Amino acid sequence: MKVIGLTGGIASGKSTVSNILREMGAYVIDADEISREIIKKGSEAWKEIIDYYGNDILLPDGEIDRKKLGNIVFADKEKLDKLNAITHPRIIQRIKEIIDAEKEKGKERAVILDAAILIEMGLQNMVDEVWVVSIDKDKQIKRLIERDKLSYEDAMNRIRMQMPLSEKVKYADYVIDNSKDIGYIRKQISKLWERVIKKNN
Ligand SMILES: CC(C)(COP(=O)(O)OP(=O)(O)OC[C@H]1O[C@@H](n2cnc3c(N)ncnc32)[C@H](O)[C@@H]1O)[C@@H](O)C(=O)NCCC(=O)NCCS
Ligand SMILES: Nc1ncnc2c1ncn2[C@@H]1O[C@H](COP(=O)(O)OP(=O)(O)OP(=O)(O)O)[C@@H](O)[C@H]1O
Repeated sequence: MKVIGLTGGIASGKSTVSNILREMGAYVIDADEISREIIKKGSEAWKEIIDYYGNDILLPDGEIDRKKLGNIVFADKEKLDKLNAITHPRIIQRIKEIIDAEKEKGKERAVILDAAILIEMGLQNMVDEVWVVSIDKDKQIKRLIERDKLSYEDAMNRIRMQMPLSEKVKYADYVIDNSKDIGYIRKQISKLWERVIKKNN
């Protein structure tokens, strides 16, 4: 079973690519979804986050207010580093468990690991191939502002907290260009997926 790391900057189109790959039959691990799971109310990470950021970070139901926490950490590198220190070891552990379980089942031809900060987290060592979704800065900003209803400044803060695309592509086995329409991206993914399937048969 091949493990493919799918990465790229925020709002570059990784979820769009993952959804197309799912349609084509891929099994996708979504690192954002795992990061949501591991900070659920009552978890160890939840406790550590409250210890550091205070009770103000909670919603009335006791869950972490992710929007509020995002606004804090994406504006302050030190605070983001602290959140990373709390969450990353747990996210990595959970990803390892899922990959091992899939390998044991031996059912999947390939597993896609969708993670915006795959390289920053050192996860490139856990995958067989790295696919990077590429997008020019102006389109990335526009799509991020539209999708998350952010100000220009907040969007830029989020982008600045990630490794630049020019660095990420150095780790890439394949670069997927998402600067055109969905049909264009679909064509590129079809080719990559066919190659994965053929190699595994
Ligand atoms: C800051 C948090 C609370 C914001 O939550 P929110 O629901 O608003 O956003 P979501 O989790 O869907 O992330 C959206 C995007 O932000 C970017 N992002 C998230 N965490 C980080 C980070 N630590 N560093 C840089 N970019 C990040 C990614 O591009 C991600 O796809 C949340 O992102 C979080 O807990 N981050 C720390 C864990 C982490 O690193 N997750 C990313 C794994 S790839
Ligand atoms: N080729 C495209 N043309 C137009 N819009 C697109 C295209 N690809 C993606 N989008 C839109 O851009 C936004 C960002 O895409 P997406 O959510 O897939 O990014 P992402 O990389 O998964 O983001 P994140 O890092 O936050 O998880 C979404 O609103 C999506 O619908």
